[in-house]
Amino acid sequence: MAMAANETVRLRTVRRTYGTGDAAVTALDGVTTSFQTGTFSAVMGPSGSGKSTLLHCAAGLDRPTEGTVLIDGTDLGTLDETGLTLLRRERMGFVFQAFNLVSALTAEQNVSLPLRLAGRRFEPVEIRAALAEVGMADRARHRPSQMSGGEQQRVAIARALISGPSVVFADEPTGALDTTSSRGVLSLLRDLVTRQGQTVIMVTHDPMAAAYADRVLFLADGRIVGELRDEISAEAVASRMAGLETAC
Ligand SMILES: Nc1ncnc2c1ncn2[C@@H]1O[C@H](COP(=O)(O)OP(=O)(O)OP(=O)(O)O)[C@@H](O)[C@H]1O
Repeated sequence: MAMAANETVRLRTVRRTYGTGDAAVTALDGVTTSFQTGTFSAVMGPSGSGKSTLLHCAAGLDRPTEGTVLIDGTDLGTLDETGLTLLRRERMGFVFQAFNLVSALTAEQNVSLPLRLAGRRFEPVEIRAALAEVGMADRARHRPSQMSGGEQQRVAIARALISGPSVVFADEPTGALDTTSSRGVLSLLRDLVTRQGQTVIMVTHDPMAAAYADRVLFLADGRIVGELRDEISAEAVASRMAGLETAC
């Protein structure tokens, strides 16, 4: 079956079980969905509902037990580990709760790291432009310890974008930030989608964060149990979440 041109990520009946026999856990129980190019999606759900597993399977960091994941039409199941690593390097950007910058490197060295690892040539001006894009142009020579959490996350976003990825996966990107820094980081992600057509998939616990998205997917017990689209309010997200948490 062909993949629609405007789908960057597609999951088809993705199941992921861990362990066997009595100890078997079904983390994802037949998830089918797609993430459209140039949209900002949030994935929410109670603890243990399968959010991280979904993100890891979509990003080829974990392999589904059954089902298919396509990125830009490429079936990840057809790739070996090297193929997956290359596809991740070229097509995906990652942003984590803990920023994961290399502490010994400056902001500009952190941002250029993916290009160095890929053996790609680059000009310093490209790195400066990426830092300017996230509002960190004046901090190029600073190390992570000289930056606030919000600033470090901005640098991490510049690093995620430097290879021109098809999709950015963000795992609780504001989980370690205060409200003001969180809003800054979320506005930045929102802007990258709106102005540059970036595709972003974010796992979050925070209804305020999810409200920046175009679409919120709700997971419970490894299944998609609901969705909100457009004009999403934090209140609407919180009330859906409250419903899921009492149901569990
Ligand atoms: N490596 C593993 N081995 C065994 N079980 C696992 C493993 N990883 C996840 N699970 C189980 O799969 C289910 C889904 O886990 P997952 O981490 O995807 O949930 P989550 O929604 O991201 O949770 P949280 O919000 O607490 O991070 C849970 O029951 C979890 O215990």
